[in-house]
Amino acid sequence: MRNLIEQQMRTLQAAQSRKGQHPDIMQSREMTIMQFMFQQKISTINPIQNPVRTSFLPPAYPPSVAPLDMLQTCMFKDLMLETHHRGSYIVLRAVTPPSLMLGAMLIVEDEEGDVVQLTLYNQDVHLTGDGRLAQGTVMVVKEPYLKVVAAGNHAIRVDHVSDIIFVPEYDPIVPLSWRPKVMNADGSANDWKVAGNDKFSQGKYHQAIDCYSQALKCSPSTAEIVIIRQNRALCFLKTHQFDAALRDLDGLPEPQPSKKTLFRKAQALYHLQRFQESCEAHQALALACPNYDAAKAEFKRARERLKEQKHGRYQFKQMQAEARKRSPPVLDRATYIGPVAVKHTKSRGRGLFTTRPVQAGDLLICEKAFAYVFSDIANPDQHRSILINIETSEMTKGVDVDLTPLAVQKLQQNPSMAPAVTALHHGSYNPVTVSEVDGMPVVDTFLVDRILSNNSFSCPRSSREHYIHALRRSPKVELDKDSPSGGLWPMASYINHACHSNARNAFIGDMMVIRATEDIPANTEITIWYRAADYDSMPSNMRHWGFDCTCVLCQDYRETEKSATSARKSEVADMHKALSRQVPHFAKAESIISATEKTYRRPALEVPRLELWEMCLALASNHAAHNNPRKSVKFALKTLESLSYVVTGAELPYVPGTQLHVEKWGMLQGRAIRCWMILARAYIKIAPRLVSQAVAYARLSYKMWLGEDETFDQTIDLWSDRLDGLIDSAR
Ligand SMILES: C[S@@+](CC[C@H](N)C(=O)[O-])C[C@H]1O[C@@H](n2cnc3c(N)ncnc32)[C@H](O)[C@@H]1O
Repeated sequence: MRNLIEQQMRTLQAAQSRKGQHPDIMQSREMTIMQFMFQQKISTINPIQNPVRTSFLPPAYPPSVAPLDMLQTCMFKDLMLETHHRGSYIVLRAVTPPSLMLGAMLIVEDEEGDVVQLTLYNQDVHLTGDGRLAQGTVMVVKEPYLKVVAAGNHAIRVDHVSDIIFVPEYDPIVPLSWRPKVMNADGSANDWKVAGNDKFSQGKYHQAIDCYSQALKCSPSTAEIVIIRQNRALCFLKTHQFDAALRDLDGLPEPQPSKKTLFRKAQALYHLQRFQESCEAHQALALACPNYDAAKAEFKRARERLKEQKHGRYQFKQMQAEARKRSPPVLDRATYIGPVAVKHTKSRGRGLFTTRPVQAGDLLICEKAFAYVFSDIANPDQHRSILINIETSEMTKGVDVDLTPLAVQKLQQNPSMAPAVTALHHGSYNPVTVSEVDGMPVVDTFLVDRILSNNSFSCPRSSREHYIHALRRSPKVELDKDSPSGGLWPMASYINHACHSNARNAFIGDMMVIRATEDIPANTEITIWYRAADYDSMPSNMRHWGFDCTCVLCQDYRETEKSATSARKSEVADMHKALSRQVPHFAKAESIISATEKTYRRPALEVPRLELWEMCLALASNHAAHNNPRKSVKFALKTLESLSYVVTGAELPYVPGTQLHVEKWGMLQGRAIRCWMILARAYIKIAPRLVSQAVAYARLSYKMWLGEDETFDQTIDLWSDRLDGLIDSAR
């Protein structure tokens, strides 16, 4: 990676030395086109198996915010290398079909016939399939950037999707010589509507939108306006431009909103997650057209979303099943924001705070990802892309590379969603303040990239699946770690990090479920882990996020003598040796635990003991496996104590009438579920009345760790052959 960055830095410096020069034109127009077509042909005849695609993000530059009529037209011969031509635009026509790599690459010409390579980043993957970008397409690049590329060549590079406008052949900006000889640009509104319908039936929705827009400019009658806008709204729904669909449907000149208007409006509102209004539109539709069956199912769906959004009522079992079956595991569910609010913290910017007291296990947030990319473990070669940000020296790998284009497109399609995303933490990046120009949204790719770098989460297909694989030590887990899925969850992005946190975020497909992992008073900051605390690398390295963690755990590791932490590490190794013999050396293991305990400076109640809890759990498991329930209870309880839990009523001998109770919750770990199950199984013979209480705590820990407990009974069973209670057939 360092080599790649250094090499690219040298290329960049060499390129910078040519800044302001006109490019050397080494070959003829024909040769440039032929060479490009030849390479395209070679790659289709002889494709490289699973190519690793490496790309570099140039130093950040702002998107164009100038209205087109404030810009001057220019030609290729006016362009200079390594220069953003502010104040200019260039009209280009594709002379080759595009080739899709990490961006869309093609050869274009200007009005004078000069050719140049054009590379478009962050564009919709359907751009070439739906006919928007093909040989012959005319486009306007605002404030073009001519960049030196590999081997000293040059290309016009467009990083911001709002810097390029694809124009239909009849647009006045298209040079006369490029317009088709026979053109019905002066057709009637009806002609354009028919042309739009034709494009619609071919699935060319963007081109249909252009036709309908042209129809609206041709003095249509009131009745025609209604039909054209309804049709255009349908195209906007198909292209996921829900804001635009709503705009078309709102205030149509109809005496009463028609069936089509209401239905399409309800759909647009649904996809904008405005479920209350979607239900209202459905309600009006149900009154007007009680027998409209297609709408009934949609209305039911909208009501279910509303219930989730308002009350946090989800069918988690069904969600888990869907996440397991679907690829990508994108779930049709609403976001619930529970008893939390964004507030300013003293020293960590904004944070999320409780608005009322909550209990361990309570649902705080269940959020649908704004953008989500899925890494399919069954197909690990699917994404072998690497994106290197030269400015920040950060590398993005695998499917994460697709997250920026996805988020950028979504913002461009639905600008009403932008404020929730652009308000997220973006460090020192200085974005443009203009959000719309010429009626089109302005999307700053580099801002989105910064936001994702600071706020995106990596995730498994589901935390439950990950947990089950981890218990079985499936190699799949490793694969998952190498190239995880990822996404952006805007509300969760306000949560600050603490190694010893009071909440946990679990995943079910593209839904993030955040629950309290302890009882939290009102008006208290919620924290989660960005990275799990690992005693091998404490204090946690949070350099990527630009802060040093100051939680009690990290503070304690900073203040602990190096000799004490290295002693603990060697005790961990000794413990492993003592327990991995055919007959475990129990006495030795106990003496290691006593020795390790002495290396801690502060009580476990104040600072969890990372090395110790693992040792205690290992010993509890070994005692359970060797049929020593009393000892396994002793060390299971010591595991919890090492994690800062205060548990009462669990000690032996059992005193009739006592209840097992967690007085204070400690640092939640996935293996706490195993610990509670070891306790439950040990109690079967020696304190049967405590069994169900220990299972209840296993269930609650499961709920906090995996986001729900509806699948507990199909995953964990007291009578399983395994110590951790995992049911063999659980998947
Ligand atoms: C995902 S954002 C969290 C929300 C952020 N505080 C805000 O104002 O939008 C991550 C950023 O929050 C800050 N942050 C998170 N946890 C922190 C902590 N424990 N200490 C200091 N800063 C923290 C860092 O600046 C980090 O890059």
